[in-house]
Amino acid sequence: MRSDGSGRIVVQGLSKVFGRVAAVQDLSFVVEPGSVTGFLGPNGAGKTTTLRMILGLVTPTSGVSTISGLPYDRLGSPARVVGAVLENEGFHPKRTARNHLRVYAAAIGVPDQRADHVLGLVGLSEAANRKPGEFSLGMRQRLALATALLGDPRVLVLDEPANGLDPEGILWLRNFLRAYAREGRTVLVSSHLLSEVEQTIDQVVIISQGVTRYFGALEQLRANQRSRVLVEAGDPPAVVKALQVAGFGPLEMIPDGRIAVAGATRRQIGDVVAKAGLAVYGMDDDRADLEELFFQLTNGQFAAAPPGGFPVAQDQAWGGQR
Ligand SMILES: Nc1ncnc2c1ncn2[C@@H]1O[C@H](COP(=O)(O)OP(=O)(O)OP(=O)(O)O)[C@@H](O)[C@H]1O
Repeated sequence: MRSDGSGRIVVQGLSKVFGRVAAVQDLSFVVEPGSVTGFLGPNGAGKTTTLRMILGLVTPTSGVSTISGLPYDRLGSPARVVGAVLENEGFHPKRTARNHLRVYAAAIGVPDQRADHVLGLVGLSEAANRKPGEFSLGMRQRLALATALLGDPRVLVLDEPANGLDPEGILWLRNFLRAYAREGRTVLVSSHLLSEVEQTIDQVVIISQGVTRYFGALEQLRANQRSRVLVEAGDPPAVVKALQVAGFGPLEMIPDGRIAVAGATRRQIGDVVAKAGLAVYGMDDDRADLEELFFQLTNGQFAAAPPGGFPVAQDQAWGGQR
């Protein structure tokens, strides 16, 4: 078997059972090069276990995962193909940042100068001679990222990289990862908070309780949000009737007395009520927020029978591109 050089990560039917705990169950998804993919799920959903299986650190109970067409342990020089930052990385307390990187550079067979180069990439040049023991959490995260970048990898896998970063650090990381992906590289980042990575990612894999809930483009997920128009009417029952006769709905009275109308635009509603000679005092869009949708998906609420036709488990969404 030879590497296809693509940097594509393919996870197929991956499962891991620890004793009685099914940490990951039959997960399948593809992470395409040239994009930043968010790997999302609440704490304990199985994200770290999945990433560790992709990185050859945990043996799957069943299923396979490949990077550029090969399982991690057949990659030859894995550090030059995939760079990873997992949680709780330790640093030698007495070594400077530069020396820490030089030790790793030697271990993976890249020249010493890479140490200074990657320090520059993550904005830590000024701190090269300082010890990570004196670093802030954000600086330690940057150093861990620098370590992952030593081998100039085509693929980056980051477990909860935004943890402990301040807003400026999050913005920096966002720009860095997007630029990395624009070079045609593959970036997979896990997070338990959609809001933390929403502006960074273009693809998303959502898991909960070890099972895939959604897999596809973030844009598609946004487009699937239910949107309704909230109508404040002078005579609500008459407006409801007019809209029903015109074929719009479902309709629902909400506690503040307004009518929630799905499947119609403001203009369509305006035309119907005007034609019926009824009074409407105001209309507002009510878009289910993405975070709410994420919460619903990860609660498994909509997994079995999605109301309103949400395409929830989209395991086959990228099937044609494999
Ligand atoms: N080595 C292990 N032995 C036993 N159970 C484990 C082990 N590693 C993980 N688990 C269990 O597997 C499940 C998934 O854990 P995992 O760490 O993969 O989730 P996660 O989504 O990364 O969550 P978090 O963000 O909290 O780390 C949890 O129930 C966890 O307790």
